[in-house]
Amino acid sequence: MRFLTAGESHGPQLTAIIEGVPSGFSISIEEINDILKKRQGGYGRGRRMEIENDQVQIKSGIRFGKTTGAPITLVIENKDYSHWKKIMSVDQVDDESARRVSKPRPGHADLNGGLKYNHRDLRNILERSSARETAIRVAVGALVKQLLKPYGIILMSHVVNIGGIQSKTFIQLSVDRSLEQLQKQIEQSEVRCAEEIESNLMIKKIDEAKEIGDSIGGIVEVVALGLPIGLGSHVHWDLKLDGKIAQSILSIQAFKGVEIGMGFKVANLPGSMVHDEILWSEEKGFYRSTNRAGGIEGGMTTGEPLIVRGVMKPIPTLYKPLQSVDIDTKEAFAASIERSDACAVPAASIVAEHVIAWELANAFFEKFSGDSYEEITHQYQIYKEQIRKY
Ligand SMILES: Cc1cc2nc3c(=O)[nH]c(=O)nc-3n(C[C@H](O)[C@H](O)[C@H](O)COP(=O)(O)O)c2cc1C
Ligand SMILES: C=C(O[C@@H]1CC(C(=O)O)=C[C@@H](OP(=O)(O)O)[C@H]1O)C(=O)O
Repeated sequence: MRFLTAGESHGPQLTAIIEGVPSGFSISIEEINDILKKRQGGYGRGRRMEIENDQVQIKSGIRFGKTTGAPITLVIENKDYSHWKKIMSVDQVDDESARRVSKPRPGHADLNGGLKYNHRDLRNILERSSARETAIRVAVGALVKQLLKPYGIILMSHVVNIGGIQSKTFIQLSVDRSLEQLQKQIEQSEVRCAEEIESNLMIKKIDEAKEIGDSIGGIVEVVALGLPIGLGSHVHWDLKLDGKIAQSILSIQAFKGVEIGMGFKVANLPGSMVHDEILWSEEKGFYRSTNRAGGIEGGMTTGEPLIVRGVMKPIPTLYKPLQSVDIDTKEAFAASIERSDACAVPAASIVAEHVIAWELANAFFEKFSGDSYEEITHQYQIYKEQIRKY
């Protein structure tokens, strides 16, 4: 499968076209919309989120609730467009109200993009580099996540760190947990949905940053359960699933690092405390008693839960302005701003979950290829039996 997105942050709409979705899979628009609502929420979001009410419209590729095999077009309207029509006009506007942007914001794509594309109006960069684009990417991920459901694959995400305040579930989830332990833990609902934040301390940290005109970042964690052994491959650099997952996380605006399993902690530990021993039983086949690798070895899934974390930098637009230089006058200025998120880590955990859903769905349909639900399910069952008998 592949997809492209189009759309500016303050333009009329965001659009995605997904190609290669097999036929016969049930899709619920309500489920996609519930997820879009979560992405919009979270403590620390700015005033823009009070204007938007993200709802996906499906314009092609689905009939009577099922995929047809044809390209699927998704659309999300930008409600804020009504306030930006003149500024975002596709016609020539020689008007002061067109608000040309000549002041690049540190931490954004503005300056590099302006220089690279040779624009004197930096709006041509900021409109597309904005994380507004994550709304449509989440819609794509939320759709393909539904394709994995019949095979028992589920994903979830939560916030594990806000500005240095650590979630309690972090260590328990990430290290030395078997599938059973992890599932039990999830059933006991220790894994917080991304829209809620783990503790009042985290909320306090966001409030403190906001009060002094600053912003704050954090870490999110995504867990996927029910993956078969062998998604991805060791044979080529660009087929390795860990590489694809890392790329997808780092493609999220403001994400600066990614870890799988124990991640950076492995640097401090001997091999005996890092690798997962291999066990076998009649009932389970091959399995591991620990999951320090986070569900991937050699670029392939191990059958254990996939555990991925991503780190998000603090939001670059600050009410306490950083210094920059006007591209026209070359004079220094301190940026003034109208509105911004102070912290978007909870929202970003939903984004992380759904960009990973895309990678997993793609890896799944590469392994079990076919044009219809029936064909793919048949292949999946044959493979399951092959693994059982191995
Ligand atoms: C969900 C989400 C919301 C964001 N909201 C804002 C925001 O309100 N203001 C802002 O300056 N940056 C925001 N960002 C971050 C910028 O879009 C991002 O840092 C910028 O595009 C520069 O790209 P880079 O940080 O990946 O290098 C947000 C990012 C995400 C993922
Ligand atoms: C619109 C969204 O996030 C936006 C991402 C963003 C940025 O610079 O990345 C800046 C803000 O937009 P604005 O400049 O219009 O206030 C956020 O609200 C969204 O997540 O749907």
